[in-house]
Amino acid sequence: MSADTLYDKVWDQHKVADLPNGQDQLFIGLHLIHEVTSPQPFSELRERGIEVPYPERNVATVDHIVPTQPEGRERPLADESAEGMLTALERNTSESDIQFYGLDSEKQGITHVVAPELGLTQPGMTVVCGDSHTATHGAFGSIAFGIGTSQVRDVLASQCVAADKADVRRIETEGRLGPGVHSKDLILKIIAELGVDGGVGYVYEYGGEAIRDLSMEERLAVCNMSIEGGARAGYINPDETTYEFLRGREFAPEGEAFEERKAYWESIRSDPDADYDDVVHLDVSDLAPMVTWGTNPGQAVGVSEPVPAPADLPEGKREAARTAQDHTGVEPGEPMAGYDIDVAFLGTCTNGRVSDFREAAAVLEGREVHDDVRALAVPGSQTVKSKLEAEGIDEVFREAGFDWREAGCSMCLAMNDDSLEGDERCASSSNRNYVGRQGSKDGRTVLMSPAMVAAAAVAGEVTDVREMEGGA
Ligand SMILES: CC(C)[C@H](C(=O)O)[C@@H](O)C(=O)O
Ligand code: SF4
Repeated sequence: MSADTLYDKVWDQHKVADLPNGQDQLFIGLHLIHEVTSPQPFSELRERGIEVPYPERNVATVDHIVPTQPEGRERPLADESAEGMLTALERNTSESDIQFYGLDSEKQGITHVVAPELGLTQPGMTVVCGDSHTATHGAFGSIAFGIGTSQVRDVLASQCVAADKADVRRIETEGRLGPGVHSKDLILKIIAELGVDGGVGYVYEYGGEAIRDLSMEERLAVCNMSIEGGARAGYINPDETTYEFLRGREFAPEGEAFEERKAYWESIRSDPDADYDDVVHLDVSDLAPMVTWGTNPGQAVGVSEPVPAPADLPEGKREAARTAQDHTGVEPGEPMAGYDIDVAFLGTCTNGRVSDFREAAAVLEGREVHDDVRALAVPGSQTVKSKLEAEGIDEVFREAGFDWREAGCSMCLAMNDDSLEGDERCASSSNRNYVGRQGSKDGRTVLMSPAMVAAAAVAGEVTDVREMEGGA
């Protein structure tokens, strides 16, 4: 009887060779490409006269630099460097025969939103992208990880990458999430418990009751933030939720072929007696909505719990906490609930999917964004946007006073015009709260779930969504 994890099985099936330096050469089933990390690798291929051998295993989108106002998307883009990156990607993908969902495509969007919704990401695959949030795709039971620019070049040239196999830590959730508590809260809790470096050297296998209960979209949000916990990748064993999500998607197998694939997908699940390098148990039955108080995603507490005093933290975390609290202006001993916010931002590859907007809309229905708040709703893809529009959800957002935008990374990292100003505090459904992340060096980011962003937008302050109708 074997006792392998999904990670062991999928790794072994994709291993091409043992490399002399001790790494493994892995074949890559799906390489995702965006405009920021691809120009250089394509230039190197061109210089060396190398052609992409498996164009059909490469798919590109434009996401980081795109304007989210419809008029801003006309060509040439006003920002010259953005226009340069987009033009390069157009040329590179067309010369290499690679599918590109550009600004003129109704499927354009954030890489990590587009590939899952088109059924490109499937269980048992190896998925890479020159982007740290590639771990998102592990939600399907694939091995998915971010790679650097030189590896992007290697993958384009050979469809292979040299990689080190990590250890596997099973994160076993116990109990179920309560009403108004979402998968974003769960992953923020995991990172708060294990630390932003806690996952170094590991991939995380998320499991247990609370994970089993999650929809695919909620699972994507969990795996998305694996990297924020220091883990190279994160994954969830595929199950009926995964298969039902895939059925009927554009690139998913059909009919008989689907059933055959499903048998394979079942076979790669971790064995019941799999050997893990580490196991962590986490009871989530009393979990409250989580919010960050600092400048890394692990500096998070339940919305009504007191923010810790640096002196009360373990030695290694004190200095970072002090610096973070200086920046965010948050007082230890007080809860985050009640802090004014200036901006509400809903979107990104963490929480820019259809269900995220539905959850937020349930809170916004019949309510208005607070007068002192500017609120931005940025769907993760144009597909998400059109689905929401078909359901009339855009109207809920517009009527509440949100700006309803076109798809892109937007204020997650402000590589376009969507940016915090001065020391604005932003209730954000994104995944990073580093200093300067949202475009202003003094800007302050409070990470939270989409429902919590909606609640904060209405209240004008950080607030427990469970106390609002529609939030629980
Ligand atoms: C621009 C890109 C390389 C970067 C990443 O790797 O994650 C970005 O997506 C981010 O979230 O900071
Ligand atoms: S939405 Fe944010 S985290 Fe995701 S790929 Fe874009 S910039 Fe990176």
